[in-house]
Parts: sequence; structure tokens; C-alpha cells
Amino acid sequence: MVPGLLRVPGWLDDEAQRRLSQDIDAAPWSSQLRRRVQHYGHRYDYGRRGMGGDPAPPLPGWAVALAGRLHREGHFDRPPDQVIVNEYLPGQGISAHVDCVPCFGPVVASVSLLSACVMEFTHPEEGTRVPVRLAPGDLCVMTGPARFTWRHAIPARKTDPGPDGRVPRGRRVSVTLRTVL
Ligand SMILES: O=C(O)CCC(=O)C(=O)O
Ligand SMILES: [Fe+2]
Repeated sequence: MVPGLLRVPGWLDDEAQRRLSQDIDAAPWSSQLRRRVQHYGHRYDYGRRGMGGDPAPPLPGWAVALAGRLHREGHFDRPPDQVIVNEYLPGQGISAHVDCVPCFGPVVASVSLLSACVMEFTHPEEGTRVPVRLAPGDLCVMTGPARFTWRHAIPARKTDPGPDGRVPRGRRVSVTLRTVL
């Protein structure tokens, strides 16, 4: 159990996932670190570990719709205004981190598309490790300790442990929504 972590299975139905993936792939990707990304609203600068760099394009319609729904459902007290789209090919991941504390507000939400993966939460002092399986369409919301204390990571590997053995990964795209402070 990770306090402050909420997973909503099937938050987007199959048709909504399909449309969203199509809209995302119709927009240009840029390559940062080893993964491809898209930034909207505000740009996170990986080198400076803060906001900055070139201006980011405004939130496209699909992102405004997701932000509005997250606000209406009570996950955010105002619609999130920064969106990052991450693409992970099998074997790619994201190292353990806490999302920039001075940059972003107390809620981080992400939606998974196309392929499942296991996200690992670790407690920095106790060393507790909690694997969380994220399936396409799932919403993951981090607040409180899950947002500020625990680190989250996606191990860079091609398969994840599942209930019946290893589960091969496909191409995964995630949409992360945050509020810039
Ligand atoms: O891909 C994900 O679900 C998480 C992405 C993430 O942790 C981040 O962009 O800070
Ligand atoms: Fe993150």
C-alpha cells in the first residue's frame, strides 16, 4: 500500500483510448533523454531540473478535455495546465524520481495507453518496494506521500512480472497532467 496513491482501472474506455492515441501520434514528438516526449502548456527542462527552455505549445483539445474531467471529478482543485506525453518502447523506462517539488502542485495524474507496465514505488528510508500494474486506460493519481515522499520508476526492461509469469511489454504511451506552481 502506498498512501496517497489512487489507481482507477478503466478510466478511459477502449474507444477513448484509441482516439487519444491517434490524436497524440498525429502531433510531433521530440526526443529527450532516451525516450520520445511531447510537452504542452509548460516545458520541463531535464538539464536544469526545472521549468524553462522554449515555450511549449498550448494544451490541445484532447488535453483540455482530460484536464477538465480530472478537475470535475475532484482530483484537482483547478484544471491541470501542464501535460507531458511519454513514449516507452519495450526496454525503455524512467528512473526512480519524485516529480519536481518546486515546479508542480500536490497532484500528479497519469493515464496509460497501448501497453501495460509495472510502475515501482519505493520508500526512500524504509526501502519498501511496491509494484503497481498499470493497464491501458488506467488512471494513476499521486497525492500526499505518494507524490512527495515515495519515488516512482518504470524499470527499463522488456517484460514485467505478472500473475502467470512474465508479461511482454508493447509500446506504451502515458499522459501525465500536473499544475505548474
Ligand atoms: O509514464 C508514466 O506513467 C510516468 C511518467 C512520469 O513519472 C513523469 O513523467 O514524471
Ligand atoms: Fe514522475
